[in-house]
Amino acid sequence: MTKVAVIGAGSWGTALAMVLADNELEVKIWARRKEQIEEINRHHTNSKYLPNVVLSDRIAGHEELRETLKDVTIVLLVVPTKAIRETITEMKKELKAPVTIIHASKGIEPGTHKRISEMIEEEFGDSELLKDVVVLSGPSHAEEVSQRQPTTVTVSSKSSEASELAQDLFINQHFRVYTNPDLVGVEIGGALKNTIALVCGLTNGLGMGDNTKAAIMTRGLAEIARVGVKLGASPLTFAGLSGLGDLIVTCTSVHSRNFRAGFMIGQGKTLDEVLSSMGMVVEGIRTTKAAYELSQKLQVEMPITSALYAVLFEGLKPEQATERLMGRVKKHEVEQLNIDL
Ligand SMILES: NC(=O)c1ccc[n+]([C@@H]2O[C@H](COP(=O)([O-])OP(=O)(O)OC[C@H]3O[C@@H](n4cnc5c(N)ncnc54)[C@H](O)[C@@H]3O)[C@@H](O)[C@H]2O)c1
Ligand SMILES: O=P(O)(O)OC[C@H](O)CO
Repeated sequence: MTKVAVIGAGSWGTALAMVLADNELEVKIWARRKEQIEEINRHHTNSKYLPNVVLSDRIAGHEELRETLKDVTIVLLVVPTKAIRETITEMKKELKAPVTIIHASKGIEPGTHKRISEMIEEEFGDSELLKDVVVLSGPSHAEEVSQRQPTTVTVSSKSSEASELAQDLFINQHFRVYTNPDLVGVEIGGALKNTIALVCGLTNGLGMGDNTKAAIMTRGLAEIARVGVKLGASPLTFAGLSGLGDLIVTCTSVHSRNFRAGFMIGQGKTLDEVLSSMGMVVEGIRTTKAAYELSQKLQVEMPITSALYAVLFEGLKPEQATERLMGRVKKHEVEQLNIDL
């Protein structure tokens, strides 16, 4: 039976482990907390992250990375973006043979502006322990995947063979997996929609309604596509699952951590208060910093992202940010996309 190591036992790592177990794979899941491992192995639950969900007994919890990675050739990496580099550093010490890494995290690193696959490749360097990197992204909240609700995602890699391997590992009757060769577009769409979801939540928290949400989603997608194309992505990817699809789910779902965090900020909570009350990663906060820096570096206009950056990190009041956005100079809608279709 094929064995897969899942590194990161938060809500997404656990839900994806369930998909793999449903596909009759043997899953070894790694978490940092001993009590969490004991709960997974004794009770087949991971109640902090996925309450009321029973896990398959094909999923075994491990505390040691060495044991988790032993005899596996496929690793599913699902830790927050800020933990990617340190996790790879630890993994490298324990790997004995090359692995294909499928990552399912969504973010961009502030400072370097690297995508996750780039960070993984950089950390492996010249080592032969990394075979391929694949990203799995798309509209997929862990809460619904764990209930086996119909869900669709995209996988992408520089290697079409590795994409197809990931597609075959995950696809089933509840979880439909497409391939897309546009690695840059898939990773950029998945990361940047979190910023737009924070803004949607924020405006809802301020009492604004659906017109505003539709405006932010549509113009948000325009600025995601603008920077993505500048980075080499295909514009069509942003109309797909990892672009528009994920934007819709994150900006409209009660499950979205980014939307909920934005909502609380709109209601007047400070960033620190919001983050300490969430208990789960809100990737959009750090990604907003990275995206803002990227827009400055590449000279790409990202007004919504810039407005959120000013609210989060420069003390601009949300009401002032709204005025700033609505008072911008007149524009032509499609030209602003700056996309040569
Ligand atoms: N939750 C979802 O529905 C969902 C869906 C798609 C993508 N994602 C993405 O998956 C990634 C993980 O999200 P999640 O929702 O599972 O997060 P989570 O907050 O539920 O869990 C994060 C996990 O990572 C571990 N972790 C935190 N810091 C760590 C560190 N420094 N080193 C090692 N492990 C660490 C935590 O202990 C926890 O097990 C994020 O990038 C997120 O955007 C989440
Ligand atoms: O709950 P969020 O806001 O972290 O979003 C999770 C996923 O990215 C949705 O596809």
